[in-house]
Amino acid sequence: MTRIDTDLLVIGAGSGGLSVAAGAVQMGARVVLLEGHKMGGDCLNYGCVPSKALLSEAKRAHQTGSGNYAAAMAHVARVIETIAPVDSQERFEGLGVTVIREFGRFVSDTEVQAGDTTISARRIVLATGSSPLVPPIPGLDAVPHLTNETLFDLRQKPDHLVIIGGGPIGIEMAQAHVRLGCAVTVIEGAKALGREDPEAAALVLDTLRREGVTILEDAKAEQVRQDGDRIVVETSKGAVTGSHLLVAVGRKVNLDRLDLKVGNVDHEKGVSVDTGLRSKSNRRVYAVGDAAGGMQFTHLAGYHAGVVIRSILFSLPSKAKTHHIPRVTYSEPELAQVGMTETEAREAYGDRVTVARFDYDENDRAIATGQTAGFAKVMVVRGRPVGATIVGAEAGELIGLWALVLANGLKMSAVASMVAPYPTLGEVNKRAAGAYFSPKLFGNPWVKRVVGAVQRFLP
Ligand SMILES: Cc1cc2nc3c(=O)[nH]c(=O)nc-3n(C[C@H](O)[C@H](O)[C@H](O)COP(=O)(O)OP(=O)(O)OC[C@H]3O[C@@H](n4cnc5c(N)ncnc54)[C@H](O)[C@@H]3O)c2cc1C
Ligand SMILES: NC(=O)c1ccc[n+]([C@@H]2O[C@H](COP(=O)([O-])OP(=O)(O)OC[C@H]3O[C@@H](n4cnc5c(N)ncnc54)[C@H](O)[C@@H]3O)[C@@H](O)[C@H]2O)c1
Repeated sequence: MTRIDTDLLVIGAGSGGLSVAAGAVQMGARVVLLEGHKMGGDCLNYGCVPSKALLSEAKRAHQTGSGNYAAAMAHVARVIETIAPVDSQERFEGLGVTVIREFGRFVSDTEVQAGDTTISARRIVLATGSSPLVPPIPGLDAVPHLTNETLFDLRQKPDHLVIIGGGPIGIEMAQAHVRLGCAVTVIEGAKALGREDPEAAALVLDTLRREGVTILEDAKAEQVRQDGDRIVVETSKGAVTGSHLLVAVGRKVNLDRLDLKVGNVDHEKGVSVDTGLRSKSNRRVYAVGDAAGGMQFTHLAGYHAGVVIRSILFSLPSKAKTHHIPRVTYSEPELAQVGMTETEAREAYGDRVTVARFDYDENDRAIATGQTAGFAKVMVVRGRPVGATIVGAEAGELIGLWALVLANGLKMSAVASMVAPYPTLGEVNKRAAGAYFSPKLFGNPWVKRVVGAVQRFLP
């Protein structure tokens, strides 16, 4: 039995845990990092990286009209392998972190057991992430089904992929697979991409349908059974039969192995934390990323890391905010959101909201490159944006500007005064800001009167 005393113990080496460990050790803290499975966590091994690598191969297949499923999946594996060294045990040990490849569990409110090591820490950060939620649909446990943890191991192309869940995982994987030559059916119990602006979501869903994806909405999966070599999903809108089944109905936070009760750490959906991401019941403990029970994004986990480092290392007040965290569904067209959607803004601010909009089909670069489907909408209250929605080519890149605006409380005038290079898709953002000011300038009789008066007096 080994004993280690440390300043900071980080449990989980995914996006959140790695960022905390790297930041803290480089600022002088003694850091122990536990990982019971793969270094890099979900994002590298089963999430963002493989899904975006597969989407990129699928796009190529769509453009060239020829795709090879096994080759696309081999590309996915190569991309993971290329990025893996950045998240590796060797790199973190090189930074000075003590890495222990074991699952950890509390044995007291200040100590964690990992294999035959007991770690006693001043502060503990839970960064244990989440796993695919497998819902209690009758018959599902008796039928072979894929999740994001097994999908990328496939090498043989599914003949017909049935996906339960029309959230970001379901929609991204539906487009990737239809473009790689599979028949695809999405079964969604409510509305597909239901969290998103309905008009933006419709643009994405219409594109998928045109490419051949069948999307059933308001069709809850109620029962699953095997019929020979086919899988049958009974839904409220009839039966769907396919060769493979992907379950993508949300996530379950990984807390089971931690013995949280022994650590006096309360939890509900995730660890119960205050606005500083600190456990409400055990003040030595923090939670970041998916384990904190809120939104689930890699960039959010990275942001959380900064918040807890400030609090743990410098004992400074630190709060995690959410209003400036963007999200992107990497379909084609991409759908990006930061802050409130139009519906949310109208609910919160009523008539005080102005929606400024600019469509891609008026952007010269979009016309030149044949990417005219899409729009940007900015929700503005008293001159300051409270949210932005962009759907269209490179929406994920374009939303960065509005993320900056929201994070810093900037005004629409800051974006309107920016000079964007011509011709770029980025001009969509500037023109959306212009659309906010145009009625104020061009439709305003006072402006016309002032201009008229000035012109009369000019020599
Ligand atoms: C298919 C898919 C696609 C996604 N695409 C995107 C995307 O494009 N962009 C985006 O921002 N987000 C995306 N996400 C979400 C993103 O992957 C997660 O939000 C992110 O990985 C969360 O990071 P984390 O550090 O909280 O957890 P994780 O990355 O899951 O890491 C947690 C780690 O903790 C380990 N662990 C768990 N319990 C213990 C224990 N008791 N002891 C030791 N180790 C433990 C796990 O093995 C794991 O390695 C996607 C997710 C999925 C599933
Ligand atoms: N591009 C990205 O950033 C990205 C990509 C993928 C995943 N993620 C992250 O992973 C999380 C999980 O994604 P997800 O798509 O699994 O979950 P989700 O919760 O976003 O969507 C799941 C969908 O499944 C539906 N559903 C649930 N039970 C059902 C049933 N029995 N029958 C039919 N439909 C049912 C829900 O109505 C919902 O629309 C996301 O919230 C996101 O944070 C992010």
